[in-house]
Amino acid sequence: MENRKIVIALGGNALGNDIEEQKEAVARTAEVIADLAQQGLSIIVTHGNGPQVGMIQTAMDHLTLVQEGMKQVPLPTSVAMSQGYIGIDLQNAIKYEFHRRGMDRKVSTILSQVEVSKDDEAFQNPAKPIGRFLTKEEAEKNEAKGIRCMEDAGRGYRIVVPSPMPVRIRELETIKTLMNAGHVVITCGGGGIPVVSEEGKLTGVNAVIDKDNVSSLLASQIDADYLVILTAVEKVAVNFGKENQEWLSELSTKEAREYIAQGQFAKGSMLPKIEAALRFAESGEGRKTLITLLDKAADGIAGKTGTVIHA
Ligand SMILES: Nc1ncnc2c1ncn2[C@@H]1O[C@H](COP(=O)(O)OP(=O)(O)O)[C@@H](O)[C@H]1O
Ligand SMILES: NC(=O)OP(=O)(O)O
Repeated sequence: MENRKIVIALGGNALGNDIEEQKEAVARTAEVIADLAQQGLSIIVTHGNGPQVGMIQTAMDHLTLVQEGMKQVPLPTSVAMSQGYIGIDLQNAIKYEFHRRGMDRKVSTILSQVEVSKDDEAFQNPAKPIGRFLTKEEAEKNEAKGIRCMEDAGRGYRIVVPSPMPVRIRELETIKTLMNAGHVVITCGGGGIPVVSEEGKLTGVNAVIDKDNVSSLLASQIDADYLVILTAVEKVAVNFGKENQEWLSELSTKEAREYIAQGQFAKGSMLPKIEAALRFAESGEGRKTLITLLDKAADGIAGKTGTVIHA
């Protein structure tokens, strides 16, 4: 097997908008992953969970309202549920695609806990959008009940929760062992189950970690060659959505910092991806991030499209 290691971070469009759509979307995602596996790459797959964890939390909140005396389900429990059902759909779809192509490659899903600092300022500033898009009126009703909402990159309003930086991936050794044994490993879903560690005891905390941030940490800790962030745009742009929009094929860390200072990347969408790419590029020599569409992943890795962020 070729020795190149990649971490693939799957965005919302790789998973669809609901449980039914997810089954269809992961079949296409599995084809893309199988194409890359056929090139002999070692692959770790991470994925988002913003819409899904919001849906689970809403369903659970509804249940606690109708069942008297039932305690509210903690957010890290909902993150764990999202890892489970998204992971198993992805795992089964990839396994089936390998089977269809006669490929002998194992696939595993590892539920993963990710340590954060209890002093992270993000706990005072909820900024991670979860759940469905809301109207302004719905957002105002939530705010009146103490549920924080924010405008999400011009696309409507969403509930926001704290999103601290990932510090330590607790299952790192298990992930490495399986990857070295040739498994495609699905892990750190939804950014990982957020926990704090105190005297050896892990306790879930009320947060959703950004999947691009945890993917960057994971990529640097497994010494990956490439972090591949698959999202809804083929390339990163400057002046995005404006008349003078310009698509970028390459972005040095120096240029990325300048563009961040100019406010070129929207908070809560493209900015965390660029910041994650910057941290990965600066964590070791030759580490590159590719940002592109799901369907363009193989072309992007071959240098034909996408935006590559490098030192
Ligand atoms: N400068 C930019 N270049 C390209 N896309 C941008 C830019 N700023 C904001 N975006 C938006 O960021 C989106 C990707 O973020 P998001 O939808 O949060 O990703 P995910 O695929 O992880 O769910 C793109 O679809 C695009 O609408
Ligand atoms: N946890 C996370 O970053 O999810 P999204 O990518 O769906 O926002």
